Amino acid sequence: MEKFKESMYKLIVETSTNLPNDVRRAILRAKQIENAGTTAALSLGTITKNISMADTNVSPICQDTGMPTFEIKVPVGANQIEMKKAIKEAIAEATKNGKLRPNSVDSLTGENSGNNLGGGTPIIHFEQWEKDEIDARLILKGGGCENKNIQYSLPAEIEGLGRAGRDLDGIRKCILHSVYQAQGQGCSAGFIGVGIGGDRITSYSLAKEQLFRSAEDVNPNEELQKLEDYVMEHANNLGIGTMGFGGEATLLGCKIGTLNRLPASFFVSVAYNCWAFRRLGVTLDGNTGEIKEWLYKDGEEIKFADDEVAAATEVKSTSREVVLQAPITEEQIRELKVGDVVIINGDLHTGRDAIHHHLMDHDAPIDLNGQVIYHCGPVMLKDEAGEWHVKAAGPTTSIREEPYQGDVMKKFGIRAVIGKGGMGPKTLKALEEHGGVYLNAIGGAAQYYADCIKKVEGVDLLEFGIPEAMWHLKVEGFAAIVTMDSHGNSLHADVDKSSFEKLSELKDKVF
Ligand SMILES: O=C(O)C[C@H](O)C(=O)O
Ligand code: SF4
Repeated sequence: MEKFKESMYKLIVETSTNLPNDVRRAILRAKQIENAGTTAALSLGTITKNISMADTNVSPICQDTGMPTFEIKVPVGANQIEMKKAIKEAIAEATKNGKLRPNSVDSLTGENSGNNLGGGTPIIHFEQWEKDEIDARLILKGGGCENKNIQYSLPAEIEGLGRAGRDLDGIRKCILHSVYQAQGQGCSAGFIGVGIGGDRITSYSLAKEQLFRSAEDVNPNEELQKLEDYVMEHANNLGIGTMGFGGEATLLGCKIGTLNRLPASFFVSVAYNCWAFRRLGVTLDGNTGEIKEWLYKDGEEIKFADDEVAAATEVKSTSREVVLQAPITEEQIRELKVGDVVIINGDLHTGRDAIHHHLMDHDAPIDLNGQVIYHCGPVMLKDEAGEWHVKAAGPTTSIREEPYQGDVMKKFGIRAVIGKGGMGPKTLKALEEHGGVYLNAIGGAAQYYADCIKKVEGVDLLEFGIPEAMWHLKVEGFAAIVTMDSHGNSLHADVDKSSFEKLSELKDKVF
């Protein structure tokens, strides 16, 4: 088994940087149905450009490299203790080399372990089988889409859809609602795995296991296959679209499985995965641990390399483009309207969960008057000379900052925040009162945005860990879309309302 660790390292790097073929084909289909010239089409152009950049740079597709979860089938007698050790070493090495972001945080102290090892990280499941080879599969599922997982306990009253009973039609309602409630916050268009039955824990595990099925397989259970087809058709009519901007492509895959349940329980659990659906697998020689075959790499591989030019022209043809450089004035902000594309040059400062919490009752480490805050936890590497380099830097889900954002903007005179998934009524009101704007960047496009960062000027509060620190960045041509302006308009509120209306039309019994 001398090659096992090396094979696990290759599996980790490939999973983080190279999307599987079934996922690429699903994204291509989304591009084909999206209406040219819309914000959704522009976002898909950025997404496919990002996929191609991650291929070329062998760098993380998204900065959130997620919770590494291994599902491993081993021959009887394989030494699982040694294998676990080798996997942990491979994880630490991939983190050191900037292929994974340090993502394991002590839940009480907030301390980041720095190497992706710690209580419960990584997740490794072993199962024995009677074959001689090893089957090792890995999913890197990010925190933003994990937060959009949802579990229903039937019977239930589902908003917009009414009573959901303990039958196929009740399950249908839960699944449709799960897509609606995710909106764009889990970086739609997404994939869902659904677990029916079990107990609360195994129901969720089953949902996640479904994500290991090929996006293109056919469910052997005819009833479930019909339900999967129904969900694919109708969830895509909700009009949530890429990043929740509205559009034709909302769901890229739906896989459903069942377990037996207790008479008293009936759980329906949904695991939501973003478009950056990073899961791969390998079969290994059971004696040497050497890779024999890659899984999920069959069929046509779409490179998306030609999409770059198309993406750039789409921005120009459809939207008003405004260039901003900090410090930004209130007048400049009040001119912006939902739908405008803003190009930022100059200074950008990252700030996410820990920073917003900190700023409520501390001074800022720098003068933030007129500045732009980027909700982002980047992947950073320090070179031998002590210089920091950005390896991946897409936006994080902004709604987590809803309790703080308005107050923090007013307190420090911040004029713009960039993130993804939108924010709520409290922030919208503050944008109106203070003269601020919310800019939506394309979630998961971590290579695309890293390329816009020309220099790391410095860092503060690094004690919060790399993702949570405040990084001071110089950017050029950083593009994002105004989705909440200072006139009380929110694209997110509009899309939520219209998709809820469409959801409500699906109330009547189908199965
Ligand atoms: O932690 C992150 O960088 C992003 C997260 O996956 C999110 O979607 O909010
Ligand atoms: S930022 Fe978006 S693409 Fe990245 S892990 Fe989070 S949900 Fe997925």
